[in-house]
Amino acid sequence: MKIAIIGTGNLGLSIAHGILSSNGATSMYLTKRSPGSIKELEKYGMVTVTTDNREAVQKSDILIFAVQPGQIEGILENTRDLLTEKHVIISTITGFSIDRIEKIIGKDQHIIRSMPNTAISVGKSMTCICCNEKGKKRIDLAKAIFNRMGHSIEISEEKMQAATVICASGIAFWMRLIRATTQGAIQLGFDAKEAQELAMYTCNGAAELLIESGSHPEEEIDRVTTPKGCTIQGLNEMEHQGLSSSLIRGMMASYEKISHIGKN
Ligand SMILES: NC(=O)C1=CN([C@@H]2O[C@H](COP(=O)(O)OP(=O)(O)OC[C@H]3O[C@@H](n4cnc5c(N)ncnc54)[C@H](O)[C@@H]3O)[C@@H](O)[C@H]2O)C=CC1
Ligand SMILES: O=C(O)[C@@H]1CCC=N1
Repeated sequence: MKIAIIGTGNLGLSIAHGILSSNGATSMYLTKRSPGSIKELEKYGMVTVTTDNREAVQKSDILIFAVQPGQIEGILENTRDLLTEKHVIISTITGFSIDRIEKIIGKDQHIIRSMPNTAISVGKSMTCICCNEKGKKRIDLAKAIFNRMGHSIEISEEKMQAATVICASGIAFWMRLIRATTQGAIQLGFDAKEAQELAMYTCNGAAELLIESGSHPEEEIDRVTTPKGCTIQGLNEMEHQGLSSSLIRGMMASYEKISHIGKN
């Protein structure tokens, strides 16, 4: 598989690491405006780092666009004459609809819109994808690419903004929860390193429990909360202080903001 990542910034670089560690490509072009910081990736013989998007498009089949929303239009206009039947265009751009992509490069292209997160660098991204009419022929290929680097589901495009909040911004939300748990653990006597270890592995275990068992979070909570015990005491105090409510409100605030990014 010949893959190009157009715009190797935070997300693009995470995708590049995910592809490298899963042996997901035979060749990889990485483009960036100032490529010096990622030039060392050329030590993997199959990686070419360049500023030349046109060369990357010509030499690749799968094109993953990971630039900022304001940059995508110009890049597509500059490369559209090079697009052929072999290309699969995968966009990660927040708020940039398939319709807008089609208006620049035409409907007769395999277009996939995706929303991965930065955990793709360690093969653990939750990625949501959707496609245009022609892209239906390549959606399984896109799923296979993302499933090598985590878990993917196909959704309708109208849910893409919500998926961005839950999955992409979600990494930041969960990080803050892990950090808060770490701070609590330090107050309870652990040093900072141990505290973070306790917090992140417990978080990992909680998610794995649900993934492996298919059970509902409340079922697992019922198994931990001894009547009159310490867990329910802590949990109820957290809820009195608005834990669930503040999370949900934060997600709604993110969604409100992302709707504006989409309009612009
Ligand atoms: N950071 C995240 O967790 C996620 C970001 N996204 C979306 O992915 C996109 C990229 O986000 P980030 O990686 O955070 O942005 P970023 O600003 O870190 O990366 C953008 C990269 O594009 C490069 N670039 C700009 N113009 C270019 C051009 N003409 N040719 C080649 N490269 C060019 C820049 O040099 C930069 O390295 C955005 O649209 C964002 O909404 C989506 C999901 C998650
Ligand atoms: O914060 C943002 O707007 C972008 C989209 C999702 C993750 N980062």
